[in-house]
Amino acid sequence: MKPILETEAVRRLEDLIEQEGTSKAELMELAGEFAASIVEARSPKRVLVVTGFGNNGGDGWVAADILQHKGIHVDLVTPVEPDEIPSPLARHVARRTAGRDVTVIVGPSRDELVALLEKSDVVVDAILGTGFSGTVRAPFPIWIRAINEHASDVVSIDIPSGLNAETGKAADPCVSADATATMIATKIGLYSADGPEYAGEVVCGELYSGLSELIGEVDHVAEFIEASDLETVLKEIPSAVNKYSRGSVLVVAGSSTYPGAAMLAAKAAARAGAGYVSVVAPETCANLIRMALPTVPVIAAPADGRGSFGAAARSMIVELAPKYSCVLAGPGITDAAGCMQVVTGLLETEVPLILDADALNCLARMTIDGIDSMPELYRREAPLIMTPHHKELSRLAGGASVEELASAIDAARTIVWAGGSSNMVVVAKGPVTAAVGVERVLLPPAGPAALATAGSGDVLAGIIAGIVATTREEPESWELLCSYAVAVHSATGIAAAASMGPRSVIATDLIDLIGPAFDMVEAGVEDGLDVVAASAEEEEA
Ligand SMILES: NC(=O)C1=CN([C@@H]2O[C@H](COP(=O)(O)OP(=O)(O)OC[C@H]3O[C@@H](n4cnc5c(N)ncnc54)[C@H](O)[C@@H]3O)[C@@H](O)[C@H]2O)[C@@H](O)CC1
Ligand SMILES: Nc1ncnc2c1ncn2[C@@H]1O[C@H](COP(=O)(O)OP(=O)(O)O)[C@@H](O)[C@H]1O
Ligand SMILES: [K+]
Repeated sequence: MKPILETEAVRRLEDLIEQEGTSKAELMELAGEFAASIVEARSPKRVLVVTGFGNNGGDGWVAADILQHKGIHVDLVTPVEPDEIPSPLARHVARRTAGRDVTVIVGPSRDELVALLEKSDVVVDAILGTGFSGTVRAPFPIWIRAINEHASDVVSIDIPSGLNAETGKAADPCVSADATATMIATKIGLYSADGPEYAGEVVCGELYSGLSELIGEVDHVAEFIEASDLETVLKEIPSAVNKYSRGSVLVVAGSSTYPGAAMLAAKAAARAGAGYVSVVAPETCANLIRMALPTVPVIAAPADGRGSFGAAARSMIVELAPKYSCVLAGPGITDAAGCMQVVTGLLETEVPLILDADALNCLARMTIDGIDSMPELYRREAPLIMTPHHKELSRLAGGASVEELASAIDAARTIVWAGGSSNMVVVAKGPVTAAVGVERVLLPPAGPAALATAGSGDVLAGIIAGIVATTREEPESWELLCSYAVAVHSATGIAAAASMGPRSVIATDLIDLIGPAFDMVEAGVEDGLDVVAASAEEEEA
């Protein structure tokens, strides 16, 4: 796992490194060296380094010096003479570099800058780093727009200039990079909101060899999951099982308006490994679901006048629940009064519970005075997994603003920290999804935007349920198990986009790709696609 830090933690880490004997001046040399190595790998003949006033610019001056030494022609643009650079560390390296062979251009006009950009094979963006916030001040807006319009290949140092390292929100303008060479540890802003779009490929330079010993001493906002972290999460299903002991799921879902959600979730749970899946749905839509899912028993529960669960459904569902390895509740149920009854009843059972979609909206309505006003939530011993998208998460967290990954993590933490046990996980869904547990936040590999399609969340909920149901023993970590399910969902999106085209994926496509997606996760999501394609070709031949 790769830790992701907030700026404050990065600063603290730099202080700790300094205490261990590596000064900030040395770190700047190492940062410049790392950035230069990333630029050199792109084989440029001519490089333009664009610097600002702070230490991010300092990294750029060091990189310029190193690249020039390697025989590459380097031009460097600075807003002020080296002697006038306010940051002492950056001033020092700027004075040194200016005395050597790099061509230094101070405060160029827009036209001069454009001419330089057009002559260069790689442009290094060292204008603003983690010290940036607010709106971009002159002269940088003109510079950044010129870079975006005229540079062919841009490497940003630490973070694209104009991107907020905490929130990932891009200022107008913000450098749009092809690659970002980030220092010491990845910043949350590179994965949140606009970050992925502006940062391009992110490569991290650890800079300090003893980093792994120090990194545990600062707070991690999240851990990025790598393929190797998922290798041993799932155990093989033993041969001596029957359909029940293999793992069973009760899907509490559907209404007359949304019967499809129940079908998607139930089918996904079966494809994700459950040996036995039942659906309990309001009697008004049970027949429809039954016809669509020949392998799934559908139990009809009392309905209200509008085709949602009626109040009498509660006792029936609470009685059924303990017969299954886990219960998934919520897809398509609506937030009618009877559904609130059903959700409360399920919270009182001791069966592993996955709450999705309208079950979360019911919960939000019941905990309007704060999520901790519902003791049933926190008294539970059995696992509770909630899978809100940003809007549902905002409602659950009492209206907190949830717009991107960073604020989603904050909101999810307020929920699990309100008294949750290690059995509670909030899977905060979005372009990047976070599996938030009491102790840590995991970021599984994200899928493509093709996943932003109606019903895709129902499929994820089904995958989680199928995986939870087939887990024989208490997993080492529920958030890691959920991350596995998210990785499988992401892989279905990658595989579906490859076969249907990224514009045409619909949720039902994802379900039939769950099997291959497991193989992709085992092989490392990106490489996995090759494995799946190869085995498909073999089959055809
Ligand atoms: N502190 C350290 O030990 C290390 C820092 N490093 C680099 O240092 C960077 C952080 O350096 P700084 O804290 O000096 O900050 P930055 O260099 O990111 O930016 C600060 C400078 O930008 C200007 N600025 C700030 N907000 C602005 C705005 N809204 N519009 C226009 N200009 C603005 C200010 O003049 C300020 O001097 C990191 O991103 C990284 O690249 C690396 O050298 C590694 C070691
Ligand atoms: N831009 C995106 N890139 C990658 N994944 C996305 C994107 N937008 C949404 N997703 C994923 O798609 C799923 C959508 O879930 P949800 O909003 O609950 O859909 P629904 O309610 O229609 O089933 C989530 O797993 C989410 O992480
Ligand atoms: K930068």
